[in-house]
Amino acid sequence: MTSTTPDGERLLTSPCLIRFPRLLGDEADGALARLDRELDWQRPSLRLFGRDHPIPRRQVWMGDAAYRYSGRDFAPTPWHPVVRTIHEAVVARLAAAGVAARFNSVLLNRYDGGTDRMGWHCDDEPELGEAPLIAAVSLGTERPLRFRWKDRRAPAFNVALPHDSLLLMGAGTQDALEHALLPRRLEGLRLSLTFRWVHP
Ligand SMILES: O=C(O)CCC(=O)C(=O)O
Ligand SMILES: [Fe+2]
Repeated sequence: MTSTTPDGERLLTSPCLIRFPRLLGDEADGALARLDRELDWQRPSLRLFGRDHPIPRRQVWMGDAAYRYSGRDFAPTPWHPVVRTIHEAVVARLAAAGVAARFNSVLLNRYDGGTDRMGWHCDDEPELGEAPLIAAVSLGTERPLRFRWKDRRAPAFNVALPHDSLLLMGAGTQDALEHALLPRRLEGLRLSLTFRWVHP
């Protein structure tokens, strides 16, 4: 078994979507278990039309910069050592593929079975800057991330996100496409870590 595939699998070229397998290798199972156990997973509520709706998943904001999401500010949790290790692996794998990227923040999402989900959105908040790069690491149960073109130029498509994979959403992805983790008839825990650069 090869532990590194520097170039990854190019799923789209414009904008660029690249999936890399086996990011952490033998450390992936332990990382999943530790993050699940050691983080203080939150289920904040979003206010919509005057009513509070708990989000259909749990999350933790981590890193150096506070983050505004759906009109609310989240104070970051300090870096967890496992997340530092994953961050280093992401930057190294991207560098090996010729992608220079830096990240100072990560949103960790916890999906406890197939009813936990994330609705259609793009990560285009102003503090992410022009054409942000977002690196999404998946741990646990494989689920598809669904993409659709904002201008409907082509059909929507799924990207399977297996355990220990990394998906790079390159420059322009958030402009052209929305993505969602739709509910599915499946069981099992999935964590995702979406690394970003948040301008202070
Ligand atoms: O869980 C995923 O893979 C997607 C998460 C996501 O879209 C986000 O954190 O913005
Ligand atoms: Fe997203």
